[in-house]
Amino acid sequence: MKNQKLSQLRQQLDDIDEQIIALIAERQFNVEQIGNVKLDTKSPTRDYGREKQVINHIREVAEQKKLNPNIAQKIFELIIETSLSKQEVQKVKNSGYGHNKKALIIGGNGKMGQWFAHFLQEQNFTVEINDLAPLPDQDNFIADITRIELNHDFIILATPIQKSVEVLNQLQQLKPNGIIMDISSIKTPLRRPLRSLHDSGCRVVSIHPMFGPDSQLLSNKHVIFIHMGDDAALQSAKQLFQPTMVERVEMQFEDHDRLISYVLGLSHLLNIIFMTVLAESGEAADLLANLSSTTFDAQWRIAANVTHENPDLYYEIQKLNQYSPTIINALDDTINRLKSILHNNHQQAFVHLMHQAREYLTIREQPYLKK
Ligand SMILES: C=C(O[C@@H]1C=C(C(=O)O)C=C[C@H]1O)C(=O)O
Repeated sequence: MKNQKLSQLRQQLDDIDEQIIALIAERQFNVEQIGNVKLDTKSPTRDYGREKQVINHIREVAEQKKLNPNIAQKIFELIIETSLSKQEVQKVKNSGYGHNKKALIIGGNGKMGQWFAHFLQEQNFTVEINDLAPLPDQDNFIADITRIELNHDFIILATPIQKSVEVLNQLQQLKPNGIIMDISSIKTPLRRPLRSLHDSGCRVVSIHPMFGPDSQLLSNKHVIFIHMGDDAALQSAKQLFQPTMVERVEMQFEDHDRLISYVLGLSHLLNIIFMTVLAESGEAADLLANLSSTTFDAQWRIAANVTHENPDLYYEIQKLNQYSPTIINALDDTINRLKSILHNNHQQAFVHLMHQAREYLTIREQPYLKK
């Protein structure tokens, strides 16, 4: 009897879920039409003011219906993210920047290489891929770049950092006309080859996309652009990202690795340390996971993502950055300071560290606090 009641109620729930999905799809259809209006009127994709209205409205409706407004907000933040992805792709496809243009991606079968291939194809570029081996049925694969005419508008290096040095030197001999662009996470090892490529008359720009290959939506993400002596090349590289919502940041070559040693180096290290301490703790992972707290869960999620990244790339990011030792020393000093604070019962000093950190971190704006 009870089971029958349960399955009847669940059937009703399935019906409701179908209606929710149908309504979200209908909402998406509307979002696409709004996307078209934005393209026609050349309006920006993201409208924070409108998002705030949508969220406030949905919170009011949730309260009227006796639903938790925070949960309603979370659901709608995801729905809005889906709208933004849709409109961003619409705009990228509509740009047609790649019409009658060719791009070669060296290391194009790696994860970031594939991301670029897809991104450029959406803009209508004809894309060719060079890598160690082709993917199954890959008809745009170039096995040897010395055997083809290098008549591409863009040549993108999505190779490991050490390999990029080799390829840049090789390109200096081949002297292509198009814009050569590396996407390396560490720039110092590329300083000489990039400079001498520029000095030999090639068009060069260095960029660093600050997102992983799984990124769907570029809102709130950054791409760093580094001037290598060719302003037009830099502008063309920036133009590639013009239809997206990515923040385009210009940076001096000299500043890149120092800043990145914090943004990538420190955050990677902390997660590797967290997971290594756990993995070597002798405690069962499932036991800890079952005891989890909010902070532990959040930290675990980030660390788990880090451990799934390419370990050789992550090694290069530490090893090839000349500022890594500074970061490791700062970590070491901080751990020693904490040790001494605890050993000497300096509660005030501990509280001070936490307050100082809180003050530093509040500077970063939250998306819904933007105007
Ligand atoms: C749909 C729009 O585009 C975006 C998506 C929104 C949404 O899904 O509600 C709201 C504002 C925009 O950032 C819009 O501008 O109305």
